Amino acid sequence: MIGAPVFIDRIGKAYGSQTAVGAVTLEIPAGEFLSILGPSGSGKTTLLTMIAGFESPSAGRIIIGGRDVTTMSPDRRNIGMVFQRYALFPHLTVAENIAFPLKMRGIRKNLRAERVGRALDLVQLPDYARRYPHELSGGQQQRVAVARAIVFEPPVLLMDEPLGALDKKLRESMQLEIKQLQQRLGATVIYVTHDQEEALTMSDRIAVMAKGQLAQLGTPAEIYCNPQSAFVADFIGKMNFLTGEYLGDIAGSQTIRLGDDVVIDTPGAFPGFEGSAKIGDRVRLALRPERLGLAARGAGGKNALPGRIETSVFAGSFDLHLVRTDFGNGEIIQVQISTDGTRARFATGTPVDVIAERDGLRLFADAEA
Ligand SMILES: Nc1ncnc2c1ncn2[C@@H]1O[C@H](COP(=O)(O)OP(=O)(O)OP(=O)(O)O)[C@@H](O)[C@H]1O
Repeated sequence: MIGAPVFIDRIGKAYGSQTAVGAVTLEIPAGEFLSILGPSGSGKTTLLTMIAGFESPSAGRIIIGGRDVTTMSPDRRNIGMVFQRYALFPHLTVAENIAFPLKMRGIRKNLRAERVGRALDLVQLPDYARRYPHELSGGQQQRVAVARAIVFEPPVLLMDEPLGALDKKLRESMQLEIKQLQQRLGATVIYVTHDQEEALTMSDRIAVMAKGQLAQLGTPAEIYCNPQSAFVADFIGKMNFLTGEYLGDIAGSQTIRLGDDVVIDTPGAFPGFEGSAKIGDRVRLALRPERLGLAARGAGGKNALPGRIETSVFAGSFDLHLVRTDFGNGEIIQVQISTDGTRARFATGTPVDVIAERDGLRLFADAEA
């Protein structure tokens, strides 16, 4: 199977006076795995259902494989779909469910059986052909839904929270299966999720949506390491935020004062920040928990944030320390330090320095201060 490129050209959808999706443009190359990620109500499902053809856009065009499909009915778009509301037919067996799209396309019976067999192998359910959906676990039902979506070898696959109903362990193994399947098939996948970890693991690129708009588009690493707004920084991964006064660009570092003796250097240039704050403005400093270190009070070096241990807990592959700052309003900073479980943890109240590695820091001007 060869994927098709998908071009979403200034697509918009309004319900009455409410804008669900506002002029979103996305160019998705053939074979890409693109996730649409965003909080509830950000317009993800509306965008996907317009690509599928179940909703008609109020504005813009959708081009799939060079064809303008904007006004085409869903069945003529040749798209595979795994939607939660597009459940398996309960009265049909697994094999009949998977054969359904082939039947719709007038494919002969013996060829259907062969293709169904292959699809079942791909989703690793070769022995389940004669079962009915209610005789399957939730994860198996999802795999059948995936098999039904890929059996006619569509160049584009749309998935809307396909793993939402599954427990964490099963979801993680299905994520890898779907990803491997997509790589084998070469299909272009557009995958809606509100689970940021899922988007980070599975995607070639992520489109982060907020209030019907594209907040940022990039590879998982770009989105994680260089969020262009406090919204994206907060939404993807864990993030600490501290508010302080912007002191300006001092010797190549954007500098911020968090307390009387607490001045922090951050890297010189950030997309989205430069020129957006004046000296004296209140700005937000974003610190990833895993880019922070801990030292005894006074031993933290240049970019040290003095505080006291509130709690230290073992969290599997890392220790999680909650540190209450000795400056500002006594905010809590989460510090994540990898561990083998043998290290002694800090007692509550221990004065420490949180070490904020300069290159791991990001500044945002949009302090609501
Ligand atoms: N049929 C409709 N009529 C009116 N408003 C709608 C309709 N469908 C969606 N909306 C509104 O459009 C906005 C976007 O909804 P959408 O379902 O696309 O968000 P979402 O990001 O998929 O959210 P979720 O993660 O909760 O599914 C919401 O404010 C929603 O209330």
